[in-house]
Amino acid sequence: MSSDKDRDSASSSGPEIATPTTSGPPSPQLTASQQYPAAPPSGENHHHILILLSLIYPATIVLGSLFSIISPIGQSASYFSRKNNIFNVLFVKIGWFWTTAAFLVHIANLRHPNATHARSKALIRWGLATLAWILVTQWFFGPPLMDRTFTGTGGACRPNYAVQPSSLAIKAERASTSAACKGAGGKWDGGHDLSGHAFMLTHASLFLWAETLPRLVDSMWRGTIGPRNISPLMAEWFGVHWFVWGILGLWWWMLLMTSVYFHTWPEKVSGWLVALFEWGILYAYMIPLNPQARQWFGTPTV
Ligand SMILES: CCCCCCCC/C=C\CCCCCCCC(=O)SCCNC(=O)CCNC(=O)[C@H](O)C(C)(C)COP(=O)(O)O
Ligand SMILES: Nc1ncnc2c1ncn2[C@@H]1O[C@H](COP(=O)(O)O)[C@@H](OP(=O)(O)O)[C@H]1O
Repeated sequence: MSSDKDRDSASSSGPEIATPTTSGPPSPQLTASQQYPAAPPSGENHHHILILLSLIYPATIVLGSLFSIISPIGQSASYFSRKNNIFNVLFVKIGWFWTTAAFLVHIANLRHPNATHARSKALIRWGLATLAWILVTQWFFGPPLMDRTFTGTGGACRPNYAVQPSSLAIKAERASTSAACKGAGGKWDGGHDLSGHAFMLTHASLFLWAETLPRLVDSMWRGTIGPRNISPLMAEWFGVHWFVWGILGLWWWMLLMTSVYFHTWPEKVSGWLVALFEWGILYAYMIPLNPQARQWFGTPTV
């Protein structure tokens, strides 16, 4: 485990907190953030909090799946069991767009002393997360990894000759992606159909947690340990955090709904496992443990 002094300058220089030399009430000349001496949680603590937060997602998949097995409510239809529910269509189906938008709002509001440098490193980390999302769900030198997994495990697009015109049935038979299969009216059938929703919702949530946690912890620390100066705290929440929290909350709920209503156990678990890959390498391993990686990719900051 690295110490804070290892971290690059962009990452370790959070807002500076004055250490008092005397006891008694804080000096009135100091600003609110300077009056309270205890150091804000360090990067190392962020790392531990992040690992704990990441457990929300397997727990959600286990809970939702158990619920669908044992509860009659889990098996009955609800608004959220419909693929065309508004949250699925308007949000999850373009989930990387919303995740990117929340992330951009966050980095636009960075108050790091060298915000331009911190932003450019954050954009590199976003690029890596985007690349992982593209490779798994959109394109991997042809069909994306999730479709290659499906066909590699015996799945195929099955045409329905009884109801499809033969031109479309031939198109379906040749389809190598789930999107092409769906477009040709075929049935994507027989293989391991890794849950794109379990992947995308977990991947996007872990990315947002990793990027925004230092700012979030910093805001909470100021709000609870510092003076109860409600209006700057409110400005911080409504200016910066609301979008990220809204998206994180919605992604969690939609993952729960995917776990209750869609896919088999192994398909949800594989979606979650694949989502850990890029996040685990970058945020759980390289950034906390490798100073060279911190030079290249920076560290999420306030
Ligand atoms: C070292 C630096 C490396 C840099 C690498 C850069 C790589 C970036 C390259 C290009 C970036 C272009 C992409 C920009 C996107 C930014 C804005 C957007 O995100 S627009 C895309 C919106 N689309 C989505 O969000 C689609 C999300 N949905 C899905 O992925 C799927 O519907 C699903 C997986 C959730 C479900 O699949 P389904 O088949 O069951 O429907
Ligand atoms: N939480 C959710 N709400 C609505 N539909 C969901 C859902 N989770 C998964 N689905 C739907 O279940 C199918 C399989 O999802 P995935 O493989 O991405 O996990 C997809 O159907 P469509 O592809 O017909 O839209 C997807 O829209």
